[in-house]
Formats: sequence, C-alpha cells, structure tokens
Amino acid sequence: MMTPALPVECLEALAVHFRRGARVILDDITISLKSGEIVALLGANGAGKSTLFRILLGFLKPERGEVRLGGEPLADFSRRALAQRIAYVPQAHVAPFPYKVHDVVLLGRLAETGIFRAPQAADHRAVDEVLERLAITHLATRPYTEISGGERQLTLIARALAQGANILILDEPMTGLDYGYQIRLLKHLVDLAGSGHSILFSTHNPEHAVRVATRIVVLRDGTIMADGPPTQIITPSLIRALYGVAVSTLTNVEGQMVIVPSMERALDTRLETTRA
Ligand SMILES: Nc1ncnc2c1ncn2[C@@H]1O[C@H](COP(=O)(O)OP(=O)(O)OP(=O)(O)O)[C@@H](O)[C@H]1O
Repeated sequence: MMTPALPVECLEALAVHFRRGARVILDDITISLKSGEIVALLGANGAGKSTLFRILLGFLKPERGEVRLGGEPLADFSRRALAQRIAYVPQAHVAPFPYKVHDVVLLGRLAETGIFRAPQAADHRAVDEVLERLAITHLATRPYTEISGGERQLTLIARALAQGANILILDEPMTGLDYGYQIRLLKHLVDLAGSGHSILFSTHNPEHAVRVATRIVVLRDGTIMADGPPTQIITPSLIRALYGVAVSTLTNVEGQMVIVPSMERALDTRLETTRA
C-alpha cells in the first residue's frame, strides 16, 4: 500500500517582521499554507491581515524574516513565475474602465504568459470555462462597472482562476455580498480546495471561517494569537477577546459548529469594556 503524500508547505512566512515608520505592524509572524488547505485569517480591523497578504504576495518586503514558496525564497521568483503560482483577489476592487467581464477574466489569463501577447482561441476558451465553472457565463458581455458587488467578486475570482495558479489568496471576499452570494462563494472555496487549490482568505465573520476552513489563524496586534483546527480555535473566550461580544458555541444536527451571539450578554460586555 502506498503511503499518502504528506501535505506540502506551499506558501509560508517565517518570522516576518514589518514596520511602518516606528510602528510594528507584523511582529515576527510565522504562518503556513499547505497544499489542499483552506486557511481562514481572522483579526479585528487594523490587525495586519492585508499587510500580511501583501508580504506573502511579494508586494511588500519584510524588514526581517522570509517568505518561501514551495520551499524556495519568494525573492527568487520572477513576477510572472509568481503569477503562475499565486493568484490574489483584492478587497473592494474598483475598475477604472468599463471592460467586459470576459475581458477582465482574460487579463488573468495573460498574467501567466505576458500581457503583451495577443490572446489566442485557447485563452478565450479558458475564460469561457472559468465563467461556466462559477456560473457567471451570462455576465460575459456585461461591462464590469455595471454589475453588482457580488458579480464583481465572482468576476475577480474567475480572473484569479484563469491565471492558472494553485494558490488563491482572497482579502475579505464575502464583504458586501448578500447572504446567497456568501454561501455560494463559500461553496466555491470548498470546491476549489477539492480540485487541488490551496486557499488563504481573510474574513470578519468567524461563522464563515468555521464553515469552510481546515485551519484558522487569528492575528491580533501584529502577532499570531491562535492557529489550529476551527473547533479548537473558535471558543467563546476567543470571540470575546477579539470582538468584545459574548457568544455560545453549539453543534448542529450535521455535527458542525454554530456560533450564537448572546444579545443580553453582548451589552454586558460593552458595559464592562466601557468601565474598564
Ligand atoms: N500605507 C500605509 N501606511 C501607513 N500605515 C498603514 C498603511 N497600510 C496599513 N497601515 C496600518 O497598518 C495596520 C495594519 O493594516 P492592515 O490593512 O494590514 O489591517 P487589516 O487587518 O487588513 O485591517 P482591516 O480588517 O480593517 O482591513 C493598520 O494599523 C493600518 O493603519
């Protein structure tokens, strides 16, 4: 019998330290994303999530520490080589031009091979395939500037998929999406991980993290406060420490964790915080 392959560390930050002026934003952070994982990054506003993403993507250089991709220093990869391996879905993207959705997704395809070559029939086919996969074929000819926030988010995910990268980094992908889009997007993340993608996403909703993540990392004031399996990490005391609200955690009939805020005790917490 063959031994199952061990999970590969595909992307990791090792003791990464980053400052803006005198302010330490990331204080010796070590975090890894292994192949096939869905890692959710939680943290209050300003905790350093987007900064950590920019460092993992090579957009910002850490003052100390290192980022490694497949065991090799990120600095050794060209921009194009990185685009073949890591795709990024930024937060609240605003398009300057009314490109058609098909063309926005095509840009992802060109990131892999160079933006200055003419798209081939195979590129257009690849775009059609990802639009179909995300069930947004009907948007193909619509201007990107005239579609809804949820449709834009799916378009950006399609662009990332068209890039052909195995690692997806998504910065608060559920923000501004209605409930239906949120749930469908969570399902897409699970499907993508099932088809060999490794996913790192940030979220302000611990419910989303619990629902799909294989691991949750909690960032607080530039340090890692917790890192582990969702059911071990998400506890009433962690939620209280992070967001200052009281919750109970329950198990539903499908055996999944559910987080239930206590409105009465949430108010008590606010009073306690005010008194402190
Ligand atoms: N360009 C910048 N110049 C100076 N400080 C910055 C800059 N970008 C971010 N910061 C600061 O770095 C800290 C971390 O910001 P970051 O955007 O990484 O947090 P975040 O966890 O992604 O927050 P949010 O959940 O609000 O998006 C914040 O205190 C922020 O004010």
